[in-house]
Amino acid sequence: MVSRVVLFRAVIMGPPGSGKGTVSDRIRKSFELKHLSSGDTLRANIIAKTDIGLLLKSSIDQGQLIPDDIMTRLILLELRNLEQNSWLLDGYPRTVRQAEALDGTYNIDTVINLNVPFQTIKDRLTSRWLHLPSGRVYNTDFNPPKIPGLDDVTGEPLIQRNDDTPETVTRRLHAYKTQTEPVLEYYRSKGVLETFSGTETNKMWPHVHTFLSGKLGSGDHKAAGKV
Ligand SMILES: Nc1nc2c(ncn2[C@@H]2O[C@H](COP(=O)(O)OP(=O)(O)O)[C@@H](O)[C@H]2O)c(=O)[nH]1
Ligand SMILES: Nc1ncnc2c1ncn2[C@@H]1O[C@H](COP(=O)(O)OP(=O)(O)O)[C@@H](O)[C@H]1O
Repeated sequence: MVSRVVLFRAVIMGPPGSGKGTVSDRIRKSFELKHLSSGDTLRANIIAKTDIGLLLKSSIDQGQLIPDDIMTRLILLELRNLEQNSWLLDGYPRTVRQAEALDGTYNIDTVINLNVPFQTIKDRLTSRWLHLPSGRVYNTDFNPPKIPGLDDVTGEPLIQRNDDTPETVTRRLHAYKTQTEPVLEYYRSKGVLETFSGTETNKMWPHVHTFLSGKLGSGDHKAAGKV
């Protein structure tokens, strides 16, 4: 029998600080798929001082969304490097126009929505620490680094994001409500939205895991299933 590899295309959504990066990392480790984070991609451009990074830094620091056309070009370019892989997209799309642009090129199988109350999020983000080169994320309460201020893997310094101040978080949550929540409705109407509600990642994660195991098969999970 001839078998054909089916690539799995998933999106993870949720307000800033809902645990998208944390859950994505667990998904990446449990299932065979690539993780692409729009925020990590933008921050890599800022560190590398690319034209786009220099242009966008102040908008990001102020908690404003990047214009759709710039963001779409950037992400579709990154996704071209992942054509042969199953992937999980984190942080994109954030507007209905972005979702439509993504649909123009890829068929999205599943959208995982982390539904976490805004008050829970605000407390988390002020204690978020980041290893900028890898995107590894820590929290002084939830998952502190082994040595305070240093990345567990490389020993390099951790930073706090300029946009994780209480004032900017409020602006980002407002942008989420007005511009990103309509994307949930967009995917709900397509029948691909799966919502997980809670205030603790460790309690939400088993449900996400079970759901994805059902989609991708259990055992040593392979995102690229065979039909
Ligand atoms: N207190 C607490 N912090 C969490 C939990 N889950 C994730 N975090 C932390 O909350 C912050 C935001 O999580 P992150 O995955 O970066 O969210 P994202 O902005 O949606 O990608 C990080 O500092 C995480 O370590 C949780 O269940 N409880
Ligand atoms: N799809 C996108 N469209 C517009 N702006 C984006 C997008 N993804 C990221 N950004 C910009 O990068 C910032 C940080 O994004 P991200 O790291 O995904 O934040 P968080 O993980 O806290 O939700 C956003 O506040 C926004 O300025």
